[in-house]
Amino acid sequence: MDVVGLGVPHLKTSGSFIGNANHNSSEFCTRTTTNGHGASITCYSTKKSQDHSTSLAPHSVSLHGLADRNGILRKSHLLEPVINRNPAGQTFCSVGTCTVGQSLVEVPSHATHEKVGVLLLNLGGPETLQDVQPFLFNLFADPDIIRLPRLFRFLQRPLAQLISLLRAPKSKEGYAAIGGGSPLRRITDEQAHALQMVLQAKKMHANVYVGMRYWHPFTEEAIHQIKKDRITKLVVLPLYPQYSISTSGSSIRLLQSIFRQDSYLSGVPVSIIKSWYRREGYIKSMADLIERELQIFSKPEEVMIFFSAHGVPISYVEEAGDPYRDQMEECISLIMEELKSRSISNDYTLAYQSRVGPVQWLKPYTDEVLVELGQKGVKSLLAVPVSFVSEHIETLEEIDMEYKELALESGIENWGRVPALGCTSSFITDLADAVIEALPSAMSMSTEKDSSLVDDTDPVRYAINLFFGSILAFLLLLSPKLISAARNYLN
Ligand SMILES: C=CC1=C(C)c2cc3[nH]c(cc4nc(cc5[nH]c(cc1n2)c(C)c5CCC(=O)O)C(CCC(=O)O)=C4C)c(C)c3C=C
Ligand SMILES: [Fe+2]
Repeated sequence: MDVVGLGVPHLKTSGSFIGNANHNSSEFCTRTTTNGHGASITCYSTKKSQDHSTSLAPHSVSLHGLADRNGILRKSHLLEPVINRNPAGQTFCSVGTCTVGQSLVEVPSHATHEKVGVLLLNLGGPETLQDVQPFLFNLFADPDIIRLPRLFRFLQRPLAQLISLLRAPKSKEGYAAIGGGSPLRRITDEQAHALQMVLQAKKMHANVYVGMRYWHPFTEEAIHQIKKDRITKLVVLPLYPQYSISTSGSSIRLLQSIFRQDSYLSGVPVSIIKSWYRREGYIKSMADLIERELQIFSKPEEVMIFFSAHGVPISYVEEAGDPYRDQMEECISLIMEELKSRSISNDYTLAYQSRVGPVQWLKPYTDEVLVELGQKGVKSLLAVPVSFVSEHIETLEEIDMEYKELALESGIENWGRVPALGCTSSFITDLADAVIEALPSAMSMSTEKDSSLVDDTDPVRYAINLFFGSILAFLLLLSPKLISAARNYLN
């Protein structure tokens, strides 16, 4: 209704006016939404201007809280003051939808008595060369990375030990070439900080945590802190735009198993953003980066846009139903559509990089396509890493060094590479919007036990498994197929 007769003739709300919160001051409250427990109340303090008309001036403060069924807003239910501006920076409104002047203003209804947490999930990377082998062990010990039949699960850790030892020298070379360690922790911390700042600017006060799957700060460490901070609502945001069983899937499964076994955490409403590659803000941010890098070439329209995504074994997609390839292809189409709307219609292609081990991975392979393109006479190429939003070993070493060298050897003359999104402000703003949009759908995780989890807590059982597992792994490694597998991990 129109809120008139209060000296605020231009203010309307979608709910009903319920009276002054404080008769001695120029504050009033409106009931803007109702729920099962009462009404959601917005209070405004008004300001008298020089011509004695009363308005909600730009520096006015809105208060909001939950009223009881009779519409009485108790002091204990009053939440922190909130100032919300419309895009013109002039409108003040709080919970619900309010109309000020002619414009509708939607305001997220996050109650500030809640302690909101945002957990960013990422892969993690070794910070020093000494960390490389134990990091690789954690990675290969993950049943979502090396998927053994259930019967052979007891081999997971001995096999991880073996493969990590075999792989470590090659990995170390790569990390040494990019300065002796992964930049992932630093960049993810910067993204977390930037996200917290943007959320704050959008009036959502949240603690942002980083939980890595295979190195510090481990997901378990982040969750420990979340508990310590008594977070009451959590948004989980994996920093992978597209979902894969091996990345977001693995982190989410770990999270679920921890939450289900903890009485406090199992009651915390959680909202998980499984993938977000369709978001307009992300697509536009990627298109901005590509558009900018194209300008560096002398003939931008002749450049082949080469999307290079981290691969997964093909069995993930074709047997386990991983949506990764479909999502990747759709993501690339959306980016190209956005570029087309900006009159950029370059040729483009998608290939998959970073395969490890003896099995077939998603095709075509980046290295093979680069050679083919060179042979076909492509002279200018812009590489676009698309499965990850930070610089890491596979952009800094594999693309910038190995693939660049291969491309130049194959006849490509002009090479460029789009940087990872990192802390690009349009991107971080979009992540903040994703978090705000996800918050209302937060729900408690079930307390049921995940039967797929292997119980590693019994030390005797663990020792027996380790002993027999090592022998079996050793014997298996003597078979020709596994010898060739081992060679593949080494190279
Ligand atoms: C979307 C991104 C990623 C997918 C999918 C993915 C699957 C996947 N990875 C391996 C094996 C390794 N990955 C390694 C490093 C690594 N992987 C990703 C991302 C994805 N992995 C990132 C961002 C990183 C780098 C972290 C850093 O330190 O900068 C490594 C270690 C490096 C190396 O030795 O090459 C391995 C090994 C598998 C087997 C897999 C799918 C099953
Ligand atoms: Fe990987």
